[in-house]
Amino acid sequence: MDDLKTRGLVLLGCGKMGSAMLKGWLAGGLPPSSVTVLDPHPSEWLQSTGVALNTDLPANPAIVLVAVKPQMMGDALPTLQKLGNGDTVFLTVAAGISIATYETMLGADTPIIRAMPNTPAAIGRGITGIVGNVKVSGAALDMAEGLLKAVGQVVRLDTEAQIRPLTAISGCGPAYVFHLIEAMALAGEKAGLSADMAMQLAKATVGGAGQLAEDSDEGPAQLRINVTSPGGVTAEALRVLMDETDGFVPLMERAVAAAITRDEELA
Ligand SMILES: NC(=O)c1ccc[n+]([C@@H]2O[C@H](COP(=O)([O-])OP(=O)(O)OC[C@H]3O[C@@H](n4cnc5c(N)ncnc54)[C@H](O)[C@@H]3O)[C@@H](O)[C@H]2O)c1
Ligand code: PRO
Repeated sequence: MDDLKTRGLVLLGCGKMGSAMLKGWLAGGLPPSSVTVLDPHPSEWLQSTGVALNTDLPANPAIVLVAVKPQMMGDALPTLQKLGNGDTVFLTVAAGISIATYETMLGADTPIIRAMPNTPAAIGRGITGIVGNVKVSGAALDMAEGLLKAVGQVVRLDTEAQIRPLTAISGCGPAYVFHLIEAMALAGEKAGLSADMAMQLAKATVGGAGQLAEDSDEGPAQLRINVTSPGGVTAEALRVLMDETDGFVPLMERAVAAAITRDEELA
């Protein structure tokens, strides 16, 4: 972190994901004076943080966080080509794009780490998978892991190929859970609750159950059984949700397969 504070952190793109991470880092004590952001459309929040915005870059930043959309990469990344082939670590969160593609764009000697975070990073509850190329030293990987741990958990991948299924589970996963909240609230409303109360119940239930699943010594299967009184009410709902042909499991498998296909296309 000292290296990062002295040499600086550059963010290329600071939209939803870049902001979620930057929020966590600033809240964790990273001085805004160590951060330079390049983004043609900075949000009001970003402008209020005190980071250097669309100015000259530090000469030798410790890390460049690449957080533009994969579709913008070809336009955005060449502006940082001069930092390639050095000891600046490029930490990219973009879906799809392979390390080999970054090596082609920045130079084969560039240390590159692919990372796939998720938006709960904004409240320090993210989880990020990382994998680096051969130019990334152990110390550089530790530095990136330290930075990412400030906004949640970090897992190290054995192979780059694993980042694709990880993206489909934890990168995209918050959206699946937010949609679950929407679906539960709508069903509650349809069953006679007010919209506000149905939403309050759905949010607190998903939040509380998620926390219990993380904190409990019991696994999710046992926690589910704990809710399901024999011959009771939950069992009837689960009969629908756990249906082998159109329940949650086959539905989630189809959703994850669709995400993986799109990730392949973006590559
Ligand atoms: N949103 C997520 O949950 C999430 C999770 C993991 C990874 N990612 C990855 O993060 C990246 C950004 O996604 P997002 O959801 O934050 O998108 P976003 O559209 O919110 O943010 C992209 C930002 O890039 C900026 N930008 C566009 N062109 C630029 C350029 N030439 N130079 C600098 N900045 C430029 C835009 O102004 C915008 O602020 C993507 O590659 C995505 O795959 C997103
Ligand atoms: N959000 C990005 C996308 O939807 C990548 C994972 C989460 O493409």
